[in-house]
Amino acid sequence: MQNGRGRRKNGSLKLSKNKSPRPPVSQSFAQSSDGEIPVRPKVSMAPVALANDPFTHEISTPATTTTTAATNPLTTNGVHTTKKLMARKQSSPMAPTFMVSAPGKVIVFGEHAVVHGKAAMAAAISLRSYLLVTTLSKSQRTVTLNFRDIGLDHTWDIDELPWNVFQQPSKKKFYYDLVTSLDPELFESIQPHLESVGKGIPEEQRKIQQRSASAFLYLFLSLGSPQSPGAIYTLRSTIPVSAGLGSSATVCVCISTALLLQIRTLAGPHPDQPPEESEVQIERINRWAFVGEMCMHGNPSGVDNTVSAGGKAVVFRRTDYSKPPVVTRLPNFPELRLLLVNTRQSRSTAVEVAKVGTLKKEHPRVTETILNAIDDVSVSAQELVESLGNGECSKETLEHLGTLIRLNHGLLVSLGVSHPRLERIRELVDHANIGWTKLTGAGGGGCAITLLRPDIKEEAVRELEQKLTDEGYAKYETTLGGDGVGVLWPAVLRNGSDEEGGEEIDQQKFENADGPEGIERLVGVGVQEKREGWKFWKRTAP
Ligand SMILES: Nc1ncnc2c1ncn2[C@@H]1O[C@H](COP(=O)(O)OP(=O)(O)OP(=O)(O)O)[C@@H](O)[C@H]1O
Ligand SMILES: C[C@@](O)(CCO)CC(=O)[O-]
Repeated sequence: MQNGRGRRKNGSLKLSKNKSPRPPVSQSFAQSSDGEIPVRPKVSMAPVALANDPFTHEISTPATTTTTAATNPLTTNGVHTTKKLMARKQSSPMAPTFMVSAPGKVIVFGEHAVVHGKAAMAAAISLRSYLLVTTLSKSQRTVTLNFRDIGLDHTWDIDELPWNVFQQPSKKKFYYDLVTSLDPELFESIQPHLESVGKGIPEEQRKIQQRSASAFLYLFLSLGSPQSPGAIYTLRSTIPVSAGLGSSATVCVCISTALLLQIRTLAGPHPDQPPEESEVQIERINRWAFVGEMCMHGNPSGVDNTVSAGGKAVVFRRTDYSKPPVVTRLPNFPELRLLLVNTRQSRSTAVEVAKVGTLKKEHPRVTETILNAIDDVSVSAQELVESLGNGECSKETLEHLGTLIRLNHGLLVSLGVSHPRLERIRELVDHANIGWTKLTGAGGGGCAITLLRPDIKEEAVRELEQKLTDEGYAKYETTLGGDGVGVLWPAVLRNGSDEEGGEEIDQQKFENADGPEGIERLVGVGVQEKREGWKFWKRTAP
């Protein structure tokens, strides 16, 4: 059970209120302006001199040719960059160690249905994944994945990877491309390089490692080049793996961001970055994270990576897989008091999604009816949230949302994606009559959310929590609606320590951090909102 600073004492989830002036209630931000690039910049990870700041790295990009102002980081910093250019020339050829971080999510309404073109409502949570990137010296031609939570520690020789397959002119993708399906030939070409991953460990665990490794290799080979610098990618997360909180998407968002930063195709994040420009960067990260998600579990809707990349609370719908989804922000998402409970029953999203696919094939009419009913629930919830002027929630509104939660869960049960351990949570909550419960994420185990009634006694909540603990459930404490992907470049933080110039986060410190609490104490963002050093691309103007 976590208990980091800045969390609610009562252990519930809370959606941070948008303190800034609110943008229009509903705003679609799915379309990026990537299509405006007239010339395809040559993307290469050639070891050119990288300065100590990726946010201006654009000025030392010999591999980048002319692009438009809207998408070209080269043109975003004007006069300011000239000075940096002079300094840059003397800089080390190695990038400093840096870190990226991405949040998990809860799906409040619409999981599974969203895979079939229906709407889903989801919000970022303050549990996050953290990826530390350590660049190796020029002579070290290897890439290492050190993914601590799943015991993956594997090194590949860069020169032995199937660059020839990925770099065929007909296959080569560019960093701004919209890739909506995996190329079977490319996917096939990485399989031999996955064979030695997790050799000798139990098959189940090996698959988990291979899934993550496949997402990394596909992205590395798509975005990198044979000249890519050697690096160690160390990942740790405060999100439980395979529990419905979008852990795989956070891994993909972190990898995508790290690789795009390494090839210097992202502008910012910086505090005065125009929201439209931030939007382009988030979308670029999101597109490649989606490709990683496809490697992880076949048929993702893209809602998890979208929330993880951009943060906040949104309604997501993708009707045509060859186009970007429609994403509607919910700046008025209310402060909800939610309990987030983990069954500790791990499962695979791919398996649960496939179950619904099979049901749809075998019972098309009835399954479509259920999926449409879930869509109606999500749309109804969206209308309700959008009608809330200031995010305040009356008793009636809460009850309305509660009923929708109950309905949504019932529909998911009929799709066959619940689990006795999830039903037990619902039973205990219903028995105490203190709220409305639904599974969140893919189900089949994983997590449930309970919206607590407004007038319940604290004692009743404590009693329920005790029962859940006694029966082996875990409770997570988090806030909803925080920032999306963030960057700490270089990996230096002021943790209230006396270390001059801040505390440098190196491989060893990161590896030694003790559990989720230790990670948050060392590098945590989200729970501690004003963490000096971390920067985020913001979707809305401050
Ligand atoms: N912390 C992590 N480190 C490395 N790989 C991870 C981590 N968390 C998740 N993964 C990868 O993602 C896979 C889990 O993805 P899955 O989609 O089943 O779960 P989830 O993302 O937690 O749930 P959901 O998609 O329902 O929100 C794992 O098998 C593993 O390959
Ligand atoms: C089950 C699902 O709807 C949500 C997983 O978090 C799958 C997806 O949207 O990709």
